[in-house]
Amino acid sequence: MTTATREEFTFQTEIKQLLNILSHSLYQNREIAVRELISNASDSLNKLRHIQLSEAQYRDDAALKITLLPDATAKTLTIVDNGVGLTREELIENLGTIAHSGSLDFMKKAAEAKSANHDADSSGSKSDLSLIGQFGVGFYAAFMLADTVEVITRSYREETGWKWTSDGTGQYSIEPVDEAPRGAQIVLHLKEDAIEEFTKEYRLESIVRRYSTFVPHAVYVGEKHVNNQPPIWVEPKSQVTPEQYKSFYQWLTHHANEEPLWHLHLSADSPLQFQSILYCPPVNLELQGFGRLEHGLTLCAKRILVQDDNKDLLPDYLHFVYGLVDSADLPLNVSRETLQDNRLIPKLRKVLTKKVLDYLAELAEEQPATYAKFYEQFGMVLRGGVGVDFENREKIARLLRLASSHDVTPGATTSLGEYVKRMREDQTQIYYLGGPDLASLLRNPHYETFRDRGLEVLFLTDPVDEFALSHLQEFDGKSLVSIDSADIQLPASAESPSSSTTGEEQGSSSQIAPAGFDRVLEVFRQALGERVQDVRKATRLATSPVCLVNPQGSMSSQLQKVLSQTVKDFNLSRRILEVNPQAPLISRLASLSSSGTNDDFIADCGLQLYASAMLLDGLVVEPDLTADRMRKLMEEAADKRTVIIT
Ligand SMILES: Nc1ncnc2c1ncn2[C@@H]1O[C@H](COP(=O)(O)OP(=O)(O)OP(=O)(O)O)[C@@H](O)[C@H]1O
Repeated sequence: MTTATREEFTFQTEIKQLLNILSHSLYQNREIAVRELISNASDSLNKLRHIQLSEAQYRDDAALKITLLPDATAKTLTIVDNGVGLTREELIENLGTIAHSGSLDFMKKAAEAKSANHDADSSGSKSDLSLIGQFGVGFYAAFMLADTVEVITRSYREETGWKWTSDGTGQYSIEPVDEAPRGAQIVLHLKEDAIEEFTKEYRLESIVRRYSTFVPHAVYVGEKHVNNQPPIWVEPKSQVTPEQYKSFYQWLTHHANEEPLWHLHLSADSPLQFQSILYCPPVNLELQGFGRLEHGLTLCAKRILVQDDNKDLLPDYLHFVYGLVDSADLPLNVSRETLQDNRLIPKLRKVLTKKVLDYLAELAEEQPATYAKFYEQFGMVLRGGVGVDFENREKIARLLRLASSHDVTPGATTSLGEYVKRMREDQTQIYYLGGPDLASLLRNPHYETFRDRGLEVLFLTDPVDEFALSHLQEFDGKSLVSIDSADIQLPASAESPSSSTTGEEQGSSSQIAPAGFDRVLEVFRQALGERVQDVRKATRLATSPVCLVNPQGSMSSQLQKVLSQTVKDFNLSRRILEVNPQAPLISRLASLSSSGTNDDFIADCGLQLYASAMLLDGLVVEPDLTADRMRKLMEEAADKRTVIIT
């Protein structure tokens, strides 16, 4: 049945030019040619497996495999498969016609046959036929590496084979060969500048590992089986062992001997088809002084690598997650190096983000110890999400863990959800206070009232938490307020232990001012001038003489402090100095104020109390004047002291 002589053919249409474009400009890396030929071989093996399932006469024991055979002496690289092979007609139709995909045809026919046999499918021949080829151009990438390409092939339906030869410039020939094993051997007669690189086994192994690790058949380079990492993400979760998850993590991250803290195996069919495994590493290297981790997720289409570093599949605040996403729905560009239409990526990102956040919430609930470990390492990164991911703000907020006056044991934390559960019935705000450490926060004058009234305050020692809460503004319908702000409302039920509720101002009812107190406020006001927005009677102090309150809507002291250190010419907001009439120093000043002769001294006290209050917030104002005044006050105090001789 062979045609005795060699025949010459010309490629159809404007092929010469097209071939040139395909083989030289379509792909960015020429190593992609190897990926394309392996993908073709894999498609061919898949087709054979599909045929063998339904047609018993084509079954045999030969293991389906793909082999790369480099030969430096012959200056060739041969890609061998024992798949379906090609008949003479198929060679003309598929390799002689650019942009005709035999694989796409095969898929269509298989799909038609499947729907025709739908009811009567008793053969058990359900194969999950999935082919990579669809554009009908991948093969021509071979000409990026080779001057001449030979395809020696025998179809599974024939006894004898064919040799197809072309130099990629417009013509090809087909001749019969007697000795050809079933399948195809693609012999690349390498170009001068490709010989060295593409005949080195280790180089070929690395190309296979990079692009074709997960093709569903064994790939050998010479004698060596290179792709022994199975694509576990396509398996049902129940069939993947912990050991397999671990080894896939190590393969993906190149972190030998490391175990992930958790993994998440996802599979979805609609509206988006994808499979994915995401991992959290056990430690955050960024905390150990390493730079920012710049890895993305691996993106595959039907197990073939498309991008190994896609940073758009998860938001930045989840950038510590490693993983792989495989979607057959990806609208691939012909070159399979980029996506034709990126609309799918935001959709995938949305689903993946939601899944990760939901998983973290579940982890926090079901495995608090693991969650605590996770939060210690990655909480810092995650918190950043509150400010940027509006849609998931509330979900991220639920994941935050913060110190609180509820339990001041060092290291103890609470969640916003738990705080809300403990709130008084008539409490409408969630209170927090930022400061350098727990000890200073517990001593902060603003906290006094809350402590005395048994109102819980969240203690934020990291400014990132404060940024997060100030962005959040609200949680579970309750507004979040810094207790150094004038926006504070205390619940009516929270009375100071020693107070009655008859006062005209909530919370200040017990603070009956001594005579002369208004004069003290007046002198303070004049002395402080533009430094403050106002000076007024305190509503929330127990023992401290003064505190500085941030006007409604302005930033907390801690945030202002951070910004003043980082932003050039940052303007601190003018605060309100609240003065406690019950504090011994203030009532003494009130009694000294009647004559007017002590105004200078009272003014100095006002300035000094203001400077000290700023200092407590970590802000140094007018250091020269403050130091002078301090010295003067000490001199006066020293003058008044007497020596008591006993
Ligand atoms: N090793 C092979 N064995 C059998 N048939 C093959 C082999 N390589 C290629 N073919 C046939 O040649 C056709 C064209 O291959 P080509 O790589 O150009 O395109 P494709 O794989 O169909 O699509 P894509 O450009 O998307 O990869 C294939 O569809 C297939 O029918």
